[in-house]
Amino acid sequence: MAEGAASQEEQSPETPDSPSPISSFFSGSGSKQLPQAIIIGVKKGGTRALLEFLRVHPDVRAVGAEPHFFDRSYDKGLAWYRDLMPRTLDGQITMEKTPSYFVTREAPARISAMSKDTKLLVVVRDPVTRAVSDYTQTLSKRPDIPSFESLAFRNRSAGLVDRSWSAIQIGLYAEHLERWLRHFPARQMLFVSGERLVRDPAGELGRVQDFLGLKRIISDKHFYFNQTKGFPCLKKAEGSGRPHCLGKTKGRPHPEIDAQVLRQLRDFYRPFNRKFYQMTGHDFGWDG
Ligand SMILES: Nc1ncnc2c1ncn2[C@@H]1O[C@H](COP(=O)(O)OS(=O)(=O)O)[C@@H](OP(=O)(O)O)[C@H]1O
Repeated sequence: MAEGAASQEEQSPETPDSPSPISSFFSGSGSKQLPQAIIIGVKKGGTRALLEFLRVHPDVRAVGAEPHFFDRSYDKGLAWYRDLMPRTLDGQITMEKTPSYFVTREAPARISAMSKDTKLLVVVRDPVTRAVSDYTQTLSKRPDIPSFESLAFRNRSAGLVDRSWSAIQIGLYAEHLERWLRHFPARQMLFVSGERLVRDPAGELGRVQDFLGLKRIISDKHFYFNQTKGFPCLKKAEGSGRPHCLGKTKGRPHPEIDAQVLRQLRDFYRPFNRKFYQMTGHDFGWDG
């Protein structure tokens, strides 16, 4: 983890955060830049996968840990933030990912104050599955928490969903997006489908490379489907050059949730999802 940066993400030891000797050699030259592109969310959307896949590109340099600058460390100042970044050469893009930015009220104004040209990437995933994934992460750290079913409702028999529970709140994508659009034009935001990132990583990475103005280098050739993991993995990770899957905390089994509860949550999210599809001009297919 970068010194001074606080990550909430459960990092896998396999995550290639330390540069290889060859990339250390190159990182001696160049200079540290503030990021031109940031993966701002969403938590449990597939943000680590997107960053690790993008790092394969020779023109992308990214900080491995989550800096949490625009939500938790803003008072440390931009010089502190820049110092966390890897060195880059001319033409390379500096990136970071901190999924909590998407739901942080102050983040849009703060990022815009750094540079109004910052490109923003958001990996979105079915908000119901995302909520279960979020709950699964909390459960892994605190096995004594109440059931998903009891936390999701203020009054279950009345079908009253608890919007104040963060696992529910984060999935109200249209509401969060409204705040970002007060500070950034829609053309500066790209919404990556978390589902497609699993099904067709090269296809989704094609869109991302175009959006970032990068040559299309990352393609089908870079991925293989690991049957044991049940997810796409990299044939050669940035840094090590060895096959690389994300760690054990990525793609873990979810507890079984009552089917009626899942239906109620689908009903709850439907109007928010519709609005989000309208705002982004893209139907993500969560209500199919
Ligand atoms: N290739 C690959 N390998 C493993 N996992 C993958 C991959 N692509 C996407 N995902 C999905 O990423 C989910 C975790 O999302 P994040 O990395 O955004 O989580 S975090 O907010 O940073 O904790 C994680 O959620 P869970 O399945 O609930 O563990 C995965 O579904």
